[in-house]
Amino acid sequence: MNDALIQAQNLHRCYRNGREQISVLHGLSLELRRGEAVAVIGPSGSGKSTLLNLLNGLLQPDSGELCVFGRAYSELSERDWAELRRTRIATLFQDGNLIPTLTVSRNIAFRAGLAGLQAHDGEALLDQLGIADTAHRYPDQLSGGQRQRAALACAFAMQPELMLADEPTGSLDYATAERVVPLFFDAMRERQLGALIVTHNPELAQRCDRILELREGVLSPWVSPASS
Ligand SMILES: Nc1ncnc2c1ncn2[C@@H]1O[C@H](COP(=O)(O)OP(=O)(O)OP(=O)(O)O)[C@@H](O)[C@H]1O
Repeated sequence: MNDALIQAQNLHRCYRNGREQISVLHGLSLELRRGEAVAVIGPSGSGKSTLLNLLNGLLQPDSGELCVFGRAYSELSERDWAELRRTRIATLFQDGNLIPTLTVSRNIAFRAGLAGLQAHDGEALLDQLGIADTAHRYPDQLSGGQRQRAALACAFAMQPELMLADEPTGSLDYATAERVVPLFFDAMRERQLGALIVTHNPELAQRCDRILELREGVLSPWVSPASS
């Protein structure tokens, strides 16, 4: 069985603003397998969010090869991508992407429902994440860190196969991150999830199977300054 979740070869992507053209990714390659966690680090503006959005179908590559779950980009319609985002790919954006008109527990139930599941363990998830008391609150009644954990609960509730996370601990204090990071990896191992995690958190990056650095439009294995 081919257990590659993502295979990208020579991806290019630029943005055009009027006459200005910003080339962000130029020749990026990546493979991510089931059960594997890969951290992506890189300077601000290097294209990390752009990469995540190419991998969840919200942006299109200009050229290059991209396969997700063994299906080529060119075979996937908008509808296919929407289905993948509902059922197999969870994206954790920095702002939490919760639905503002639903309480936290309803956000979880909604997210699970979109994936055709029932969120039986919604309250347990919130409890594990240390935010059981937020179940009946609306997203704008939460702190940044609580919102981030509620978004993580929503992502877990859909039982994805691929998790794309943009700074999943960015709004958490050290102690809370210490509590949440192991849960993230337990869920990953239990479900054989593949995860691509953009992070500046060294503890989170070090727990991943590989650390890649995005610089000048391509990904390369990160070399610790101490070992170079
Ligand atoms: N919609 C857009 N139109 C034009 N330029 C864009 C657009 N989105 C991003 N960019 C530019 O593309 C480059 C990469 O942006 P991106 O958000 O992917 O970087 P990043 O590595 O995620 O940054 P950060 O770490 O600061 O979040 C930046 O120079 C940014 O200004």
